[in-house]
Amino acid sequence: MPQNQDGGHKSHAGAIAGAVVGAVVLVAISIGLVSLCLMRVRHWPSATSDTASSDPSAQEGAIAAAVEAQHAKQFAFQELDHATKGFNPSNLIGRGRFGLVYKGLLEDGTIVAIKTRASAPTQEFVTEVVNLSQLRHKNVVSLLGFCQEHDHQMLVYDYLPNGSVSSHLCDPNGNPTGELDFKQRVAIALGAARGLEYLHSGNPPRVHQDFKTSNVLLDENLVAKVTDVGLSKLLVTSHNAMPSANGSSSHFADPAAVYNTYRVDPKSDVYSYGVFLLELISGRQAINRSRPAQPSPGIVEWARSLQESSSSMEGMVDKSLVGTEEAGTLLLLGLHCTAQSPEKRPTMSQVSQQVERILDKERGGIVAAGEGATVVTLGSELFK
Ligand SMILES: Nc1ncnc2c1ncn2[C@@H]1O[C@H](COP(=O)(O)OP(=O)(O)OP(=O)(O)O)[C@@H](O)[C@H]1O
Repeated sequence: MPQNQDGGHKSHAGAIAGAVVGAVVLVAISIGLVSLCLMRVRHWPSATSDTASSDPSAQEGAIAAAVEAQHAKQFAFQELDHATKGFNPSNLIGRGRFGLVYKGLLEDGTIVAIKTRASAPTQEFVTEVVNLSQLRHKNVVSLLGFCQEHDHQMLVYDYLPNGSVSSHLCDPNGNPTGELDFKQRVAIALGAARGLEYLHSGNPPRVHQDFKTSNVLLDENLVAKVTDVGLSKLLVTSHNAMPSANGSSSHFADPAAVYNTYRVDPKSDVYSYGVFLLELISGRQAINRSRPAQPSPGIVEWARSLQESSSSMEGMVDKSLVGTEEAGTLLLLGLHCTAQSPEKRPTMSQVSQQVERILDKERGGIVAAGEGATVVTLGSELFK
């Protein structure tokens, strides 16, 4: 049907107007998207600090990785210097293989633990930190960010006010303190198991490689959190690792991984968890830190010989826990985890389930994890 001329003009003009509006909307959306991306990039600090890599592709890589991760923050040296009052010795918490550890208070009130070592900046460090800071779990200490300035590399973690599990089990002479009751120990065992289970559930699984009692920290409610995840890798790629402060790592290391072909396998963490469990329930250190040179059977051999020579594990249980029905079950689980052959060890998910059953039984479904926790450090008390 032929169209009336006027109507033809109108519909033509309408089509043009529609196309213009459409184009304007499209341009507006594109501008919005581009500015959103730029804002996100700006949110991650630029790599133009005086010590950052001068390689533009390395800078782009760092920023791109950081944007992708959306968790890591690059702290300015000045910020951490301020947080620790100039890395004042009064804020020094300790020393580990990475270096010195300071407690700090950020401007926003967050209390942090800052690990610092002398090192030139590297791209590998940024990439690995960005990777690690994506790990978020109730039972894993959060890595908040990093700093690479003034010839130092620093890692910034959430601060855990109740220290490591090892510091609660024994005094500096290696004698059991009996500080933690059985329920608290089982809750700690479960938290640590879930932390490792979470790491192993990744694709590919992340293996801790240095799991031990001093790498399980306790928060204000005595909730256990696994720390130093991925630190082994950072230390392998660096030539300035400090010696271990307590020399305990080797006693937790899976002999199957150390003596055979070196392999990174979740079952090696299961072995280390078994040693942790034996320490937790026996109150005995895998190595006596006050007499490290004294030859003595390792905790695994000791537990195994006790199991073979008597039908009960009672003799191995921390004195303050004697009479606790399920303590022996946990020791047996520790032995199962430290089976020589990795194939015979349970997975961390099986371990979690078993420990959870024991905790449920102990709690009778009522008691909350961390009941009885008393030592809490508030931000306001930090710089008294
Ligand atoms: N996030 C944190 N919150 C509170 N204290 C921490 C934190 N991280 C580490 N610490 C404490 O700082 C000290 C040194 O810890 P670090 O992890 O560097 O070494 P380590 O694990 O004890 O030993 P190594 O590195 O030799 O295996 C320890 O007393 C530890 O409990």
